[in-house]
Amino acid sequence: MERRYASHPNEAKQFDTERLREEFHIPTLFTPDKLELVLSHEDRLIVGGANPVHQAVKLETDLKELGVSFFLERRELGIINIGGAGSVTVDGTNYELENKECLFVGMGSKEVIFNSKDAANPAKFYLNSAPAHKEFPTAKATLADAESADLGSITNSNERTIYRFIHENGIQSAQLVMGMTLLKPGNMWNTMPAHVHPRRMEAYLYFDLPEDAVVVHLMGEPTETRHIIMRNEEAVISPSWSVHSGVGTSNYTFIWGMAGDNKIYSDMDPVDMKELK
Ligand SMILES: O=C(O)C(=O)C[C@H](O)C(=O)CO
Ligand SMILES: [Zn+2]
Repeated sequence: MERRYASHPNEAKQFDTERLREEFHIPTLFTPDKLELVLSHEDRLIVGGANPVHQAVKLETDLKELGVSFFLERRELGIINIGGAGSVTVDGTNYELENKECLFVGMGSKEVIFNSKDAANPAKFYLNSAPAHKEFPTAKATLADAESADLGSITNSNERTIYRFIHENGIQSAQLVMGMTLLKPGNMWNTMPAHVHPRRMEAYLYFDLPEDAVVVHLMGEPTETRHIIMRNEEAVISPSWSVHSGVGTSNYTFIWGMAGDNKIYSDMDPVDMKELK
């Protein structure tokens, strides 16, 4: 498992493109028949991907990094499938996950196995795992089950629907909050006006983006923004002091996951448009 350290805004604002990408950008999450994991020391969120094609992929890692005897001994896991149909087996119970469906796996689950239905259109399971102190039941949610909100407008090029899967009023967790935002066709901006939430870090996965398209992702303190160019199926870590907003050269979807002090989705500090630099 790759490790990323936590960062200080005064240090991060000195970073050049290469260093910014080394610290915050996660380029490789879906490698056939392999589990990809990045442990961020920002609230110890693990960002990962499982892409079973010809064989099952198991949730496992170097346990010394986590100091436990199995992966979810002191952790919980959010899974969203962004690929073809697949299934996740949790301690012998099978959960079918279609595209854009979510499964939460509670602390204490010993064995998690990822499978695809069709090797020609394999599942791609995006993973966020946060430390947990309490066990919550494993639960699945479809887009129809999720609490949703329509935000933005076509005139601001940010008309979108936010689906909340794991949150205060949805699937219960110890601290993980997770959901997905679908931009309406012709809309390119997410999360603008921007916000920060010093109580929680956040990670974004951008997907459903054409191969030659990019998202210009903004990060940094509101008066010290930097950009990271994102391509399809790449993730980016946002420390709690950083804005996280982006504009695409094409339409896209993104998954957001958060860990920190509370699970209140609406607990955000909006950034005044006049403050941004
Ligand atoms: O489109 C949006 O706006 C979002 O999806 C925002 C994220 O959910 C977020 O940053 C939550 O804190
Ligand atoms: Zn946010």
